[in-house]
Amino acid sequence: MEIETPTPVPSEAMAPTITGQTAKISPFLDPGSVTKANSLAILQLSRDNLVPVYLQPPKGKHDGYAEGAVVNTRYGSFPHATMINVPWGSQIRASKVDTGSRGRNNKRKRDAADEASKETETETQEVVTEKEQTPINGNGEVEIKKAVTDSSGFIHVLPPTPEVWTSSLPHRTQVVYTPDYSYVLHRIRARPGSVLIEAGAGSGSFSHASARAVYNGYPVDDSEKKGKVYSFEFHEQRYHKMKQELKDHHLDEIVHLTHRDVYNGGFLVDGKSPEAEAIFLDLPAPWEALPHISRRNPKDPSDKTWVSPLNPKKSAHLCTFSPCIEQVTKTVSAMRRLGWVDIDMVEIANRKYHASRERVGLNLSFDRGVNNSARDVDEAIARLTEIETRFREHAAKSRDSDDEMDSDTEKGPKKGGKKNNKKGAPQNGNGVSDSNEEGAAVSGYGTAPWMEGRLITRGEPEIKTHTSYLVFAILPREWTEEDEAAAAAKYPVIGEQKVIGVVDKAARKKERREQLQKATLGNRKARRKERDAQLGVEGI
Ligand SMILES: C[S@@+](CC[C@H](N)C(=O)[O-])C[C@H]1O[C@@H](n2cnc3c(N)ncnc32)[C@H](O)[C@@H]1O
Repeated sequence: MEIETPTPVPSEAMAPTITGQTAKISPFLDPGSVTKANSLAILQLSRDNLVPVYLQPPKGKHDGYAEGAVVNTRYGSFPHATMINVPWGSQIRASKVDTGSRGRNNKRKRDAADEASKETETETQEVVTEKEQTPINGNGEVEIKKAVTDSSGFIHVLPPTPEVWTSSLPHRTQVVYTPDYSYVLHRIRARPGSVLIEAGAGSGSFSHASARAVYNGYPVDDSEKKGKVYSFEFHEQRYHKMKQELKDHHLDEIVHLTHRDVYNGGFLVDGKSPEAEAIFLDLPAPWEALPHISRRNPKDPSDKTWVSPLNPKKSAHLCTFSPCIEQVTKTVSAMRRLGWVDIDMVEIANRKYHASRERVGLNLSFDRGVNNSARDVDEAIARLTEIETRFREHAAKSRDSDDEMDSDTEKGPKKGGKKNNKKGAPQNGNGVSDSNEEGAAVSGYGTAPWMEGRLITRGEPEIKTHTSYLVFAILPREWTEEDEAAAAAKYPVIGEQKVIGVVDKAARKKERREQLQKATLGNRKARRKERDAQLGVEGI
């Protein structure tokens, strides 16, 4: 789907960026089935350790590595070339990398810098480095050294999603995490085709999640209405970083970012209304932004020049995100004054559950996580019976050999010494045999190891996840005489003579009485007809 894949600028470790890309589909929306060069990938080093990386195509020596660009981790070195064109989710083994002159060059640079700082003269010190040459093969193609697998470890390469991006993004502010934003997006009814306002953009965690929620295709031209996020951020540096990130992730056509203080400037874009129906405010003082999200000028409702950022044909669903209750109180007061209804507050107390299989049994191996006690009463009794039988056999054998010894002593010492008493004696404190054969026979290798044992879940001991209070509210659409007339024309009421479901108590009683009377009269008529028929007077 990508149209163009120009050369990326080498990325910084913490805030990877590439420039000059005009490719259309974002990897967050459609990553394809395999990893691609010049595209974002998330490297999972361990469960909660995720690193975003732009995979760079092989372009000869890079930063002293003969294998091209390399990601160095505590689990080993991973050349980008080993991670390109593999199915998403693949396990990537570490490689032995050839640093060539890298170590030497770096040392020279360091030494030269030390020297320069020692010297007083202003003369520029020239640092001698070996010029990195890009090897080209006979076909004119760039050559890189083929990576050799190392046993130091492995990682997994994951496609970018808002969830993994939230866990790996370069933090510039406090971010909204997945448990909160999934609930918020559901409550403000963000769905494909929605128009959403977000302020402030911060680190872009919510922006990525909302972009995916509203996405229903890229607009072909400005007149085409597609799902869109209008995002606002007043911190200049954060605004520029986020702008670049959206471009790199090919989300800039879905998320329109504006550099603005929304308390003063409001939410119009180029003087026009975004016509939003969902709003998310992650601001220190949401009540200062609320007057701008009105249908009419709050200071002068008759002001005809007022342009509302809301869609006049739909109710607006709003959520504000505030860490302390004082902010909530102020926000709720402002909402009430401005006509918002259905106001309610929610706190998400997310709790992680650890799921694992508990393997319990006397005959299991001594692996980590195995509980070597009896699985049930039957197993305990069977094992005790076995031990007792062995014990009895052992005692009987000992008696026999004592008798033999006694008779041998009488006859003189026997050749060959003591009998090898291998069989029968329990080998450890639990009465479990250490024998490999027995272990193999009973440890259930017929079942896949990950399916062994009972499935158990364990909750986190305490909930320590207060992030913020979420305040939700709805601003209904305005309903005019014209709207009523249009609705009546569209849904005409034909043949309805009376109101369905009378609410007045007296009228309800009267109606019931009439119904009863009718029923009694009907019954009386039916009974008379029956009697007449029996008497044979019918039709006379
Ligand atoms: C907590 S951060 C938002 C984090 C973001 N929701 C995320 O998930 O990454 C709050 C942001 O609001 C911005 N901000 C604060 N006051 C603002 C204002 N008046 N107008 C626009 N942005 C504002 C701050 O610069 C900051 O980046």
